[in-house]
Amino acid sequence: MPLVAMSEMLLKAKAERYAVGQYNINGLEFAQSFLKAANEERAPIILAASDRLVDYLGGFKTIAAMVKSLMEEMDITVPVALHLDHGMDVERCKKAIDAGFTSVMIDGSHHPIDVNIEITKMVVDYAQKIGVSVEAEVGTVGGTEDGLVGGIQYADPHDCTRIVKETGIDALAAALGSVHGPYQGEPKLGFEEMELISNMTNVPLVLHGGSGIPLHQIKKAIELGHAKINVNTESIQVWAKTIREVLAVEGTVYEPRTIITPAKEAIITVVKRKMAEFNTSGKA
Ligand SMILES: O=C(O)C[C@@H](O)[C@H](O)C(=O)COP(=O)(O)O
Ligand SMILES: [Zn+2]
Repeated sequence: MPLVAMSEMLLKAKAERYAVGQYNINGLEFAQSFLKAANEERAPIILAASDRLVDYLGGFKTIAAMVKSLMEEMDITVPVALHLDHGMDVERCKKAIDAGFTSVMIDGSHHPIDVNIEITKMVVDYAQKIGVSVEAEVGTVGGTEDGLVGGIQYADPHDCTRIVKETGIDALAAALGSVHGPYQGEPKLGFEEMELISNMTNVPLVLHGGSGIPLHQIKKAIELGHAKINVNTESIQVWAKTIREVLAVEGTVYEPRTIITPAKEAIITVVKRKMAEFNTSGKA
């Protein structure tokens, strides 16, 4: 099955009140684990490369080729989108699209809203005529973003409406209290603002910082229009924890396959749990 864009996936998810998970690739074993979980759960899935890691992962073409080959070799029969996460500028979004990514996020959230809209529109004009979907961000997700540690800044509903109407994006990441990386204490999402923005924009919303949010808040975010939830921290935490455990128990082991295979299994377990929580299982 070829890669698909995420626009249709997200419209269906929003209409049927579930959210498609975006899982970030940190290496070959992550991509394998995500695809296996999706196929076994019969769940649509978004595999993402965060722009800050694209060079580390071998570049746009390597990532696209890896995901496409794995889908063929693993006989993946559920819808899969390949997404550029936190795309740093217009040129990098274009490079991802040229390499075969089916979806891109242009993260202009650190610019004034007029500049954010201008660069987002440039990406939309390039992407949508060839069927690639586009996500934009307004406001600031807390924690680490683009390598910078920052505080939460709520998305302005008026800015959200403008960016949707003036650019024609497929999905909007409106920052409303979520945090990248581990939360300090209970997450406090701005549900009143979420409802307002969802009603005003009527576009599928994206929840960044989706790791570590209690299930009742996840359910409410989905009810209020979130159709995509991003997960990275929980995958990399379970990967690191499992590898530490293997090395502690088998102190002299050195073969990568022996060390990494249990970590792959642990990632699959986490992703399958997310698919159940986001109500994505069985939706493919
Ligand atoms: O770490 C990255 O570069 C990707 C993340 O920003 C991703 O977009 C995301 O929102 C993951 O959230 P988390 O798992 O709660 O950290
Ligand atoms: Zn993010």
